Amino acid sequence: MMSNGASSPDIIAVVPAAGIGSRMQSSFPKQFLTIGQQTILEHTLAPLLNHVRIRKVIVVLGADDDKFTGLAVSRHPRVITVTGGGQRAESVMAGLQAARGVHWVLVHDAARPCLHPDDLTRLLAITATSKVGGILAAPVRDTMKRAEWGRDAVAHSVEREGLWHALTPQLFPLELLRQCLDRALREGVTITDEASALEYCGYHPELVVGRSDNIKVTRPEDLALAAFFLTQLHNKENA
Ligand SMILES: Nc1ccn([C@@H]2O[C@H](COP(=O)(O)OP(=O)(O)OP(=O)(O)O)[C@@H](O)[C@H]2O)c(=O)n1
Ligand SMILES: C[C@](O)(CO)[C@H](O)COP(=O)(O)O
Repeated sequence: MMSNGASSPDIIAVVPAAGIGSRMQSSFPKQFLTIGQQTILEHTLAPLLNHVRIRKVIVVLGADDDKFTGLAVSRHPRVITVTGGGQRAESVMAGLQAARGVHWVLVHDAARPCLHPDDLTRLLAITATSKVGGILAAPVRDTMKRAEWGRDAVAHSVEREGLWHALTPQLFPLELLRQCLDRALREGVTITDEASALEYCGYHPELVVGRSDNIKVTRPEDLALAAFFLTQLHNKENA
């Protein structure tokens, strides 16, 4: 019997991988750039497919994607694909619409390949105590500044106590997330992570401390950093 009382894989993971990676300035979507012998997407999928509680992984692809089927992981028995939309939130919704038969759903960016298995396990543990769900997050360590509107000059500092970087995975009851995301999309609210949709509907997701090396590969300089973190992670796993 698992720690939360679950006796079988009880969570579906949705991996939004339909972005174009414009900030990466690469000739093809960043999730298909390689680090070592695998693409970023394959690195991202590995801890999810290796976790005993993840029943299925729904990979959300761009309508014109022609790369995923070339990866062996596309033939994994617990991987299915759906087509995403123009915004990340629309891609996530497409994934949610294909999820069935579980109470909990996890959403994890395809662009976050350095997720540590221990962080995943710590996040999933909240299913035993939380009814709303929660997110991996890292407390801010730098002094934070708010810029003056329209110019790169300091307007004022922002109190960093209680300020967190939202990471992924983010874990929520499937129906609750579906309802909140649907309402936010219908009402035209800007949603950049799943927690924002729940907050918009009045909920307060839990913050679960996550490693700050769980970076989102966004800009060119992030690739070398992700490669370093992945080397550290794999050395630790093989130690
Ligand atoms: N319409 C979209 C936009 C983004 N994503 C996914 O959401 C994750 C986080 O988004 P981001 O880092 O912003 O990726 P991109 O949108 O591809 O990057 P950019 O904003 O630089 O174009 C990525 O895994 C991306 O593939 C998605 O599935 N569908
Ligand atoms: C979901 C996320 O990774 C949490 O920090 C982030 O909001 C994604 O933002 P992006 O602009 O879609 O990369």
